[in-house]
Amino acid sequence: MIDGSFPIGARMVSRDQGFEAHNPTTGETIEPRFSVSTTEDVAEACALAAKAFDTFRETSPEDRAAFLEEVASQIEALGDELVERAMAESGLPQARLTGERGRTCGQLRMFAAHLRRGDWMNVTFDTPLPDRQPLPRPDLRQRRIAVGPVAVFGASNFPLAFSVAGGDTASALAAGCPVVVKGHPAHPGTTELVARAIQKAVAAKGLPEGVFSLVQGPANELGAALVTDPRIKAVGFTGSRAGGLALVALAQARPEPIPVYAEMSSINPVVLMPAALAARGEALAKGYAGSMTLGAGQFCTNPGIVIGIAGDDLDAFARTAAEAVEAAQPQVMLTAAIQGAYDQGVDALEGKNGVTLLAKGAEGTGCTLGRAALFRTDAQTFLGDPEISQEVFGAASILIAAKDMDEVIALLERLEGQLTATIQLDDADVEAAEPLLPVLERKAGRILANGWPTGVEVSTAMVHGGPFPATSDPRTTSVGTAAIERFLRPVCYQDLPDGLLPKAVRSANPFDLPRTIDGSPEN
Ligand SMILES: NC(=O)c1ccc[n+]([C@@H]2O[C@H](COP(=O)([O-])OP(=O)(O)OC[C@H]3O[C@@H](n4cnc5c(N)ncnc54)[C@H](O)[C@@H]3O)[C@@H](O)[C@H]2O)c1
Ligand SMILES: O=CCCC(=O)C(=O)O
Repeated sequence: MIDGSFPIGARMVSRDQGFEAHNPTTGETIEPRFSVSTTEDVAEACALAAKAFDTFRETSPEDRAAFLEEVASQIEALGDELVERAMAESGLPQARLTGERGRTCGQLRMFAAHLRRGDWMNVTFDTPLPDRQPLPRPDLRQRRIAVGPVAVFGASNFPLAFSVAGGDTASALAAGCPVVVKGHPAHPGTTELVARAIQKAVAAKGLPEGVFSLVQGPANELGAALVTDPRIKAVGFTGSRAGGLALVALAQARPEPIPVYAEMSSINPVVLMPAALAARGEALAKGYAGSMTLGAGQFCTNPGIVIGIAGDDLDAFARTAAEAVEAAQPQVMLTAAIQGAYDQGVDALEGKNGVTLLAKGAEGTGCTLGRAALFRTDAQTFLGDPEISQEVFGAASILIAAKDMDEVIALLERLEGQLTATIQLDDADVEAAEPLLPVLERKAGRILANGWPTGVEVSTAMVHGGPFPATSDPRTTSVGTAAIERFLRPVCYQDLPDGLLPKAVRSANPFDLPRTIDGSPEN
């Protein structure tokens, strides 16, 4: 049941000040009114998180794995109510949200399995060498521990998989960090349901109440209070470039600066290599239109630019893509503000010299509708106007005609950091594509061949990250098991007696962790 309250530890808290959820499909307000958390609530959530930290981080990998599995089971136990509420608050269709719930629970279970494998703790021993000359070597044992309480900002565009129990929360909890979530104000009911599920899982597993809390409200001050609370030691965020940068600035200005892992802005370039374009231009054009319009284009992996060599094959590609975009039905966008920003971005592109509108999607009569838009320009225009390369969040994309492969490389060199970069190529293109690879490696976190960037696999090898402004820290990922690394730090124990050591680095290895001893795997 959703009543507009929010969990601070084991309590559900209600406040007089309220805000409302809106159904972007109808424009109507959705019941109930939601309490706006106060800065005192933030402080209490952070105090409880700090109190829970030492106990939670020392739970065994098995106990934390069982807790993550319990969170997944509690989310599944919410049944249809969760998907229905998320549909009403986001305008996203049932199939997408059912899939997203599966991804969210699968992600929690993936981290449970990762915890049980144990290598994430990087237990490493340098055994003592008492007789070494000129100096003996001490007994050195390293493991990685949780960094401390983590603030997580729910994203608007994935109300489940990048929100309250999404990848940032799952990886922080897996690391042993208590989490305080700032819910996204566009889906407060979905947020409350998932937060209640986590609260239940904390109680069911007998963990300290401060392992999880939630604050809700539309004002930036709430997020600012959370990021600047001295007990918070790291931040996970997915959203706008402006929002991410504001949080980075706040975190850096603290007396104790902390890392912010913000995933912000990416236009995900796609290069059409000549042989592939000649052999299967029509299929590529249809695939492109499908990827750019998926979910009204509200994916951080949306292909915002496609680059090909000018000529008949590119013209044919443009015609087919334009037909597909014209046939695309308008789709409900997440919020009126996001739709307004999208329309503004499309209008700005329409007003640019040297940029041609190739097609717009079908017009509709509903509320908060986004119409797909496909543009074309040439490399020189794109290179001459940095504004054209800014992300337009939604189903808008630009086809860029280059005169040759050197110009393709010049275009790629000019791009900011990206989450993804894609090459469409056939065997005959491989040699010509070789010089692209070092450029793309410098620019992007994930390089794809013959696929489309939307639809991120949640797995061990995945990188959902990349150089600025794709993220604020290119060394990490927010999807996949490697996301746990953001919330861990190494500690070395020198000559501590076994009885004083944490269990993870005791000689008897009570958690049965994989260990590296004197540079080699133990078994
Ligand atoms: N690239 C992506 O994956 C992605 C995803 C969602 C939104 N966006 C972009 O962001 C725009 C707005 O959408 P949104 O509401 O989801 O993102 P947003 O960045 O505006 O807000 C995300 C969260 O951060 C908080 N926040 C934002 N600015 C803050 C600040 N200065 N101080 C403290 N907290 C702050 C908000 O309250 C919210 O909880 C979209 O139009 C789109 O351009 C991009
Ligand atoms: O919007 C950001 C995440 C995109 C994603 O996870 C996907 O494309 O599957």
